[in-house]
Amino acid sequence: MSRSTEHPPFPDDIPTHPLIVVDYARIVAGDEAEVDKLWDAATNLGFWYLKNHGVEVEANGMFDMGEATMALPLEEKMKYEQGDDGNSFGYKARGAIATGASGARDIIEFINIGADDAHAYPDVVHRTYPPVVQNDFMGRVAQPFVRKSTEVNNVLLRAFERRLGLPDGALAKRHDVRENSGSEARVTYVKASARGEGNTQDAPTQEKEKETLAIGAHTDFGSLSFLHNRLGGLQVLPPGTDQWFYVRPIPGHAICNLGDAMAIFSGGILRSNIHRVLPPPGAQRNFDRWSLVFFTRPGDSVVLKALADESPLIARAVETAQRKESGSTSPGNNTATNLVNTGETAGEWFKRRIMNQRINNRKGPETWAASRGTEIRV
Ligand SMILES: O=C(O)CCC(=O)C(=O)O
Ligand SMILES: [Fe+2]
Repeated sequence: MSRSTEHPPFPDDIPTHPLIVVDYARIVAGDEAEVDKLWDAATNLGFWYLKNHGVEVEANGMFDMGEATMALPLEEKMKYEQGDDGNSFGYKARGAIATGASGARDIIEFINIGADDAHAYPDVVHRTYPPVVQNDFMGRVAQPFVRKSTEVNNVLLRAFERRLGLPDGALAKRHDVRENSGSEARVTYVKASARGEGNTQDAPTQEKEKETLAIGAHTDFGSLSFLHNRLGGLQVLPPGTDQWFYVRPIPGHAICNLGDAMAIFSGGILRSNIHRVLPPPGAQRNFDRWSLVFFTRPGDSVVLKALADESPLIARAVETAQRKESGSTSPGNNTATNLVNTGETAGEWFKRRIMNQRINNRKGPETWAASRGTEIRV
């Protein structure tokens, strides 16, 4: 079953979390009321719908790229596997990463194309991809998709830069495409028949039907994620609750969310929210699930720390977070103080998170803990 053919609608009888709808065309036009909406979404849930983004055609081409990749024999795909050294680019086999502390395996496959490789095509920056991707899709599809998605994310970064009171270019220079980065385009695939695989140890006890997780609970590693999905499965854990809610896919609406880098740069003003992926719900359950994400991540050498020296607003947020923490009894590892300056570059942060998710690197629950980002912030 192809991702673009008919599938049942997202069910009406399951709890969903409404996201704020942001009109990209209005953001481009400088409409401050629209930026207010973006700011509201970014500082509260950290997720929003983005309409009128203009990347729909390129996104469809990327889904075709994903289908062509996943149709290859496993043996062929494995030649391009991301491996266990903390590299993200390439193919990720089903079951290769943990979905939680107990070491349950994921049931999702994906192909990650480095933005640097797409920009530089036909030159190679990080690696090559399967010949069908390299020859039929890199230049015609991946490159324009990555260019347009980068532009959309840059416009959003510019709006955040202004609202955060940062000097012009403070975020832009940390996302300069002339520097190598972990930015990448990802097509994910959950085969309908894969849902019985893996195990359910990390699935929530609150749900009557124990589910295998496609992707375990996580925050995104970079700055901004720009997601195109068709079937349900994505869930968010809204702040201050312990209930997971589905996010309903809406045609023509991408789903955007902030990652750890923006939470850290902003001293916690912007939210990198926990989310996870389940197999599709309701009548969609017997259908293959495809999604496409473009992740914008800072340049590899950029230090992940709060930009307090560049913005009084961020400086105040840092002070407040540290004051709150000094009154807390269980500060844990990833304290507000540690996150003010993680001591890691974006490249190191990314590598550590990827490497410690890999099942082959797992020693015990501590490996999962080592893969965490801002999830375990106090
Ligand atoms: O497939 C989705 O809906 C979300 C994927 C995701 O969260 C990720 O790849 O980080
Ligand atoms: Fe994610």
